[in-house]
Order: sequence, then C-alpha cells, then structure tokens
Amino acid sequence: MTDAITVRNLTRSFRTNQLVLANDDLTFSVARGEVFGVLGANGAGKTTLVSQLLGLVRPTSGSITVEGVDVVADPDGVKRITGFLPQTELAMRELEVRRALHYTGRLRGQGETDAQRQTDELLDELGLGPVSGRYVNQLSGGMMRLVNFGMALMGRPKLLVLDEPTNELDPHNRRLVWDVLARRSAAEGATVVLVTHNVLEAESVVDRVAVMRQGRIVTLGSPGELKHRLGDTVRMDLQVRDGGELGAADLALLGATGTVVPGTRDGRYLVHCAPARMPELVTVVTEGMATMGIEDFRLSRPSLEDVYLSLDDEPAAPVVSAAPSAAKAAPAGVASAAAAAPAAAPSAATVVPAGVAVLAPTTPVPSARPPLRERLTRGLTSFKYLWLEQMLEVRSTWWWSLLFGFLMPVAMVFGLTRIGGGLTDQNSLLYIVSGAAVFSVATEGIATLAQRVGVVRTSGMLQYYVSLPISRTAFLAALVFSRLLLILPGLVTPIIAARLMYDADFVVSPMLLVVLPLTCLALSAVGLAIGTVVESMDVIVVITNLLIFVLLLAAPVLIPPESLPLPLRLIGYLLPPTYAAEALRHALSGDLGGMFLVDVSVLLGMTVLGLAATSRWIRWRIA
Ligand SMILES: Nc1ncnc2c1ncn2[C@@H]1O[C@H](COP(=O)(O)OP(=O)(O)OP(=O)(O)O)[C@@H](O)[C@H]1O
Repeated sequence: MTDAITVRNLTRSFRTNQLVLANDDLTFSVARGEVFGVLGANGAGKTTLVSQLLGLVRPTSGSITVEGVDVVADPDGVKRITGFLPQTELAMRELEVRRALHYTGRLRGQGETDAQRQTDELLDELGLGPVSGRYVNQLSGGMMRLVNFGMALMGRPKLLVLDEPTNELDPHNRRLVWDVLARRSAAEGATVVLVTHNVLEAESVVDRVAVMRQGRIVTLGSPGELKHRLGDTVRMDLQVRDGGELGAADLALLGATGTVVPGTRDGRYLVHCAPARMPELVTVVTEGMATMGIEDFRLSRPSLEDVYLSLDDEPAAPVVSAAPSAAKAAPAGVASAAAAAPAAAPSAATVVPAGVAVLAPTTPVPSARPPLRERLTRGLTSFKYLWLEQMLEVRSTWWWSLLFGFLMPVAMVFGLTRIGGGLTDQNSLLYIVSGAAVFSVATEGIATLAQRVGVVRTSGMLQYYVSLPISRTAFLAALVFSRLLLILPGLVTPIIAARLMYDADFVVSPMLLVVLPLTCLALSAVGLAIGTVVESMDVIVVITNLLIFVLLLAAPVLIPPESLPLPLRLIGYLLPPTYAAEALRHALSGDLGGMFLVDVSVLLGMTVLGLAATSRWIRWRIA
C-alpha cells in the first residue's frame, strides 16, 4: 500500500448557537512521501481537517487511516508516527534550544542515544548550533519558528503536519525549511501535510494541493493541473505610476483585451487575456493609456494564486480524490508535475475537476496497542521529561518561590503568636504551624497549579502536548509533582521555625508521611479542576486568590474551630485544607484516633475524585 493517508466521507460539525459544518464529506488520499498542501480562506476548515488527521478532534462521521492506523478508533496510535507544528505557541519555550529538541525526541519515544544524535544533526542542519544553549523564548520570532520546526522533525515521524511552518522566517530560512522537507520526503519517504495561506510559496513546494472552501475541498491536483484549468491565458501585472488609480477610460481599454482585477497594493492591477490578444494588451499599456502612466509591467503564465482567486466565483462543490498512484522519487518543488496522476473517471455524485483521480478503496487497519510493559516504560519516560520541563520552566521564578516559601511560614509563626493574648501556648502554636503549612500548600497547590493549567490550556500549548504520544496520567502527574518541590519549604519551615524560636517539641507522627502527600494531592486536585474548567485566566486568578483568602478566614486552621460562628465553620469543613489541617494537627501531636481516620479518608476521597474528574475534563481529544 503506498497511501499514507486515506480519508473517506469525513464530516465534522460543531454545535454552538448554530450548527457549523467545519468539514463536509471530505474524501481524498495522500501518497507516502507526498507533500500535500491544504489551502483555503480563514474558516475554510483546514485546522479542523488536520486536527482530525492527528486524532485531536473526533470526526462526526467518516473514516481516516494514517499509515495503517485507524485514527477514529485509535487516536493515540497516530500520535506515535506524527510530527506536528501547530500555528499556536508550543510548549518548551523556557528550555534551551538543545533541550527542547532532545526532550521532544524522548517524549516521542526515541532512545537516549538516538535523541542526542538527532538533536546534534538538526542543530547542524537548521543552523541552530550558535543558539543551542539559549532559551527558546529569548530567540527572535523566526528563530523560534525554526526551533519549533526542528521539534516537529524529532523522532523522524512518518507523517509531518505543519501549520504555516515558514511564518516569520526570512527568505534564506524559508528556503532552508523547504529544502529540509524535500529531503525528508524524498530520502526518508516522510509524508508532509502543509497548511498554508501563502499560495505562491506552496506552488513551489507541494506535489498536490487541496483548496478548501466552506468545509469542502473545491479543487485538488498538482499546481500544474490546477493552473491548466484556467485555460491558456497570459497574466500581466501592472504598476501604475505613484500608486495611482486607473480611470474608467483606461479600465475600459484594458477590459477590451481581457479581465482586469485590482491588485492587493495601491496602483497594482492584474490582467488576464488570451495569448492572441497579448500584443494588443502590450500596445495599450505602452502607448494607449489615457490618464495615468504605467511605471512597470510584467507578463507571466497564471500562478496557483490565480487559480485560488478564480475559485471565489465558483460554488463550493466537493471533490473526491485519491493519491497519485506512485510515491514520488524526486524532491518537492521539482516533482510536482511528475507526482500528479492523470485524471480518472469522476465519482458519480460529485463534480470532479480535471487532474483529479478517483478514490481507490482501502480498508482501515486497526492498529495494535503496545504491550503493557512498553506502555509503562513510555509512561515513566514521559513523566520524567515532562516533570523536568516543568521544573526547568520555573527557573526564572525559582528563587522568589523559595524565598516566599520560607518567609511566609516564618512570618506567620513569629508574628501571629504575638497577635492577641493566649496564643503563645504550645496548643496555639500547633494550630499556627499547621496553618502555615496548609497555607503554603494551598498557595502552590491551588493557586499556582490552577494558573499553570490555565496558561497551558488557553495559550494553545495543551494542543501541542496532546499531539505527543504521552499519556494523560503522565502529563497530569508531571504537573502535580513539579509543584511538590516548591511546596516542601512551606511544609518544613514552620516546624523548624517553631522549634528554633519557641523550643516547641513536636511529636511528629509517622502518619505525617501519609497526611502530607494526601494534603498536597487533594489541594492539587482542586487546583487542577479550577484551571481546567474555568475559561478565563483573570477569573482563575480571582477565584484562587479568593479561595486562599476564604481558607485563611474560614478554615479552623489558625483559630480553633469551636471559636468560629457556625456558617464559617461549615464553609471551612467543605474545604480540603480544613481536613488537611485537622489531620496534620493530629499527626503532629501523635493523636491518631477516629477523627484522624475520618480526616484522612475525606482527603483520600477528595484526591481520587478530583484527579479522576480532572483527567476527564482535560480535553485530550474533542469528543
Ligand atoms: N471548537 C469549535 N467550536 C465551534 N466551531 C468551531 C470549532 N472549531 C472550528 N469551528 C468552526 O469551524 C469552521 C472551520 O474552522 P477552522 O479553524 O477549521 O478553519 P481554518 O480554515 O483553519 O481557518 P484559519 O485559516 O482562520 O485558521 C469555522 O467556522 C470555525 O468557526
């Protein structure tokens, strides 16, 4: 089988306030090693199409097979063979360039030696050697895009899905990207799906192109075939002197020889005419213009852009197509004519333009799930590299977090014992110690985690993580456990501070080893839930800060619960920190009775419910 991608009757609708048909009955195939362009205006359905190819969005109906993997049945299977460059921000921005490439390779399942080797190769191939030690987010926009392109190549994926890969790149680096893609498709047989708005550029690199409109593919074929559809015409680009506008008389003169379209910039016009009328057109332009002088003009054959613009006048009729019969052997950019199969018989119910072949039936092959052992190893590797990424991302704020983690609890122990009478005894100190600890855990566990999840989700980074072959559990665990290190100072400092300042001798129960992780996890579950379900970052910040405020006021942490009015006590008892504080108090004083068990059970229940619900809420794929 030479088809890398087979799409049949693919439909995806979204129901918001009205039903939007983002992809409408798409059927086409892409050959292995082919560079396949997807063009179309904003909202045409390109992103929805590639999201479905990547298993990120579930089709409403239809089937997709990528390299034998049935994407609808096994969306994770396709992630193991795909490299994705989204339009949105990528993760790993706060790592060094070398690390960003290396970690991506490891997350894609490469072994250590292979990941190191390919990182070195790519640094060399993309000319990134001089910046290999710099943070990705400190590079220029174009260099960052080049690094992101390199990340998509890590793991030598069989399928590359690239959304506007040359955005922000200078001409030299654009050429570099196209050359690298040509090598990958020709030498390694990688299939490339390229989404772009740059029609002229696409013309020089793609083997075939699909033009989308209103969710449908309105035309599909090699650039040569599509241009042939415009007929045997000549194109003239005109530049009017001083960017002026042509008068009605001049437009009529030009219009008599062909069709005139205003260009995208002031003073530019485009004329299409039959070759026989070309001399007449040249005479009009050089001698006959009535009002304005012509600064410059250029004659050429029609481009893919002309095809694209001409489609605006046509109804959005669907196209059914198969891949060219054989994968191409030459690099992209020189192979477009060779790669295109001649037209075959159109399918019965649809309009099929010239140069488009009909779908050859293929059967989706359901892919096998990797064995448990391999999945476990992958899970642990993913966890390790995601955790490292998270830890390294807090490098810039690391010292502030540590300082805050130490100072806040010390201030509470030192200051609060002096507020009001009767708080200096050992019992009150115990409340304060646990309160300070719970406060630290709540700050990192709820506020920072919720905000971190919110940033990952709203910036589009989540889409990138989801496109990697990593498990949801490894991703969530890395997020949660990366906060633990930052929580530790806040847990340990109050106990040390109380001992040093007041010579308080705590009986630290071994059950603390159960209570502390549970407290952290229960609060993390709250943080994850807030970050996942609340849409706006501003609202996340307000909610988390309010929650911490309420915790301090309402939870019977700093004040014995019996001294609080009943409503506040009730609110307090709805919050995990309340149970955490009670359990901590019991554990610190060695009083491990029935109440301790109740507190620990509630914490456990909250943890399990919170993490399970959150892992469902985090949209790994849009259902
Ligand atoms: N999650 C969603 N919910 C509702 N509507 C959506 C969703 N995703 C896409 N759409 C709608 O589907 C249509 C196609 O959107 P899509 O993002 O696929 O277009 P596009 O061709 O990629 O556009 P652009 O070039 O602007 O990125 C649009 O009308 C869009 O509003």
